[in-house]
Amino acid sequence: MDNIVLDVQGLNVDLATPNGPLHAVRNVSFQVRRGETLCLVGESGCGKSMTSLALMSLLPKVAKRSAQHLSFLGEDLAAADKKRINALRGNKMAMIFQEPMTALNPAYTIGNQLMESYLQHRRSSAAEARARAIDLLEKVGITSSAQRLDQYPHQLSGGLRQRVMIAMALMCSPELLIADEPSTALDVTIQAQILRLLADLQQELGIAMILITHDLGVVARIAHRVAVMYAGEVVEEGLAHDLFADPRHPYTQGLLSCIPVPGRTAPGGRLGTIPGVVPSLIGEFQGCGFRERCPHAQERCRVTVPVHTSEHDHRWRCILNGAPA
Ligand SMILES: Nc1ncnc2c1ncn2[C@@H]1O[C@H](COP(=O)(O)OP(=O)(O)OP(=O)(O)O)[C@@H](O)[C@H]1O
Repeated sequence: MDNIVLDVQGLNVDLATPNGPLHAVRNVSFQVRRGETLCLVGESGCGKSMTSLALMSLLPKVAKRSAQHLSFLGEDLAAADKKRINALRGNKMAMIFQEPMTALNPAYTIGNQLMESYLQHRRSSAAEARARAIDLLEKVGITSSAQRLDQYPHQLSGGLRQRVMIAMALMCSPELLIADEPSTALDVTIQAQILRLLADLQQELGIAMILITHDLGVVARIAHRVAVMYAGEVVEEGLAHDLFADPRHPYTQGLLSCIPVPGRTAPGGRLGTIPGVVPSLIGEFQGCGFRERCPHAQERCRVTVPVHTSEHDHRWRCILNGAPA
């Protein structure tokens, strides 16, 4: 139990829309341990970003979070006030976004932005914060790091900006790092470098990481655990090896089906395409949310809401109990 950094049980995120509440995240549960990378995968719109924003208390105003249990290093996040969240965020829990330009302020130098949270959270001297910033820029593979501190975000390439974001997230030695599609906006070779860098740093620093990605090749290479989301729910979750070797939910089977064996994945393998569309997230599902697209759906899938079935450390949400792969 000691190694659990983040414990999420029964997390919901509801968004107010003109047509009624949209349940973007539905009863989501998972844990992330120290030294472990959990990959959140699933099609666009299935609730991955809303889940991560909910964990960081960064949801948009129209969204409301609720949870049966939500703790970070044993502390109840649901009960934490704004001041406490501000003390944790950017300090013990940090996030890296898809597009660094949205997170970096164009008006301030890289150095200013790297040092800001360190100065705030650590109450260190400027010289100490500067030395830490230089160290971290070197750690993320940026050369001439002292000179880089005086540059502005627009003077760096996309790949370098993302490296700066990673350095910034690591400034205060976080226990949890959430990376939401951190390489999507970059070209393919740089993508691979950024993900390798993240995976290496996660291992070296022994931090807990949640990585959101569409890329199953990445998942196969760096995930310890995988949570597959569909229409706001985690439909399957387990050790990466178990999930790739024996996917039990028809949705996971569909995602993996386009990918060649062995291990069902090839470097750069994208999620498979499954015919049909995700159901509306407004209101509750009747029966299973995946049934309209499921090749194994039966009449009872219309009426029975699936609960989790588990085998050892692997669980899935399907009443067919592991349809044939
Ligand atoms: N501000 C908003 N107002 C209303 N609905 C929203 C808002 N932001 C997101 N949603 C809806 O919430 C659901 C979950 O979105 P989310 O961004 O978490 O998906 P995602 O899995 O991260 O997708 P992607 O991979 O495209 O980033 C989607 O149906 C989306 O349309």
